[in-house]
Amino acid sequence: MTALPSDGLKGSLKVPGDKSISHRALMFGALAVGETKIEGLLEGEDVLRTAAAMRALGAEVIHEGPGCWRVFGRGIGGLGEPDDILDFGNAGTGARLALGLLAGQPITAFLTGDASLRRRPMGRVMEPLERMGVRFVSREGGCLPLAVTGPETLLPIEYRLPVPSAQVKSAVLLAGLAAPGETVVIEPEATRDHSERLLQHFGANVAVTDGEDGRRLVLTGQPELQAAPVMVPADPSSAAFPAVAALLLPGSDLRLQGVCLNPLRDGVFRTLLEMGADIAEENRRVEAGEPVADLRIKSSSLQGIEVPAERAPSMIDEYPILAMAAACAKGRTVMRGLAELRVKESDRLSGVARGLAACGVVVEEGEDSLIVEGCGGRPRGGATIAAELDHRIAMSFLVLGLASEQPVTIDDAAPIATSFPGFTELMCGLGAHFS
Ligand SMILES: O=C(O)C1=C[C@@H](OP(=O)(O)O)[C@@H](O)[C@H](O)C1
Ligand SMILES: C=C(OP(=O)(O)O)C(=O)O
Repeated sequence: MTALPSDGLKGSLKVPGDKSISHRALMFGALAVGETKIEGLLEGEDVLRTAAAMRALGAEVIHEGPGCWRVFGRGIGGLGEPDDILDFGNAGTGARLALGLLAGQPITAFLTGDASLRRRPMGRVMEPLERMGVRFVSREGGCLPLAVTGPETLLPIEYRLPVPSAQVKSAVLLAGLAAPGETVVIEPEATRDHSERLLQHFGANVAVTDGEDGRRLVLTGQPELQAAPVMVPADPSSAAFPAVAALLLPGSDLRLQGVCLNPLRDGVFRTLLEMGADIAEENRRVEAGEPVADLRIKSSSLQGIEVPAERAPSMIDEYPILAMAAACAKGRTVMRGLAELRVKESDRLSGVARGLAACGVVVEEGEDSLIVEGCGGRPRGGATIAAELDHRIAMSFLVLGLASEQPVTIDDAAPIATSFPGFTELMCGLGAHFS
């Protein structure tokens, strides 16, 4: 797919539901007693894999209409042994959270994923779960495919996250649901808190305190999760793509409706504002326990800045698209604290650096940093980029192509459907050109 230099984006749009909340709504629904009605569920491939896995484990999962789903759960510890391998496709969140959920079931399950997911580290989740009594058989280095067997009785643990990962935190919390007593997770750097919020919404007791050593979560084990309706807000990580495109293309005036602005997810918007973006928040409200607002975005001349490294967890998936904004901004943008980008769907640090260089942008890749010299206008473009099974790389370089002098091609647009089905159609409806 090729993105052609385009004029401003105009119109109003609601991007699909949040991917993180969608995975969790299905999983907590499967562990709850009763009927969980979900509205606005992301029907991207990653989340559909989680829906299929919950079905394979014995939960009733019904697709009623666009974004509208019903889950009839089996209760904590009540899921059954799946007949076949659970295939999580491209989804790190699906696979890692499922390992936590499976830890609490005295059954054996086999998990796999696509070529990208089979390269990603699972050891970070296996290590705390093994301490809780779970057994794994995996390939060398703790990669999928692997087998997981939950014990009859799980041990509650106190676990300090060695990496800032909401997936590891959530896996330990999901396992902790089945353990007696208190499971404690300490996160030195706060990561997205959708699991905590949803667990409370489903009636579990999760106490959260901020201490000297970071955020401390104490989950009381073996609650009865009560089914509760979930309204999934629009995904800020998806919203970032049309938002950046609108900022870069002259003459844009775009409204993005109902974007989730959870303070642990909104780092990219805070950063763009610091770069001089014209983004106005309208109608801030709370929907299903998450802060949301409409964003009105107009074309802006951006300035390069130094992005605080401690902001990384709140915008970890947005660095690829931020780097595209940085390439068009005036001056240098410095991004640090990016080690985690190397273990996403692809090595996003090197993928972004290589792709930008191919488009004529001066860029410096460090071990965990990226420095982009912005040209203060349209970069040259005119390259073909390998998407490497990575939806965010694919969408980022398509946005760059809209804002470059020459078209930018990605070799494979299929991965986009993992998180943002309908991306190209929606963007075309706003005035973007693809061929
Ligand atoms: O918990 C989640 O829903 C997610 C956590 C992040 O991953 P890590 O936990 O690996 O940082 C993020 O990159 C991913 O897209 C979704
Ligand atoms: C890293 C991502 O997702 P996951 O880890 O679920 O594959 C992402 O969506 O950018």
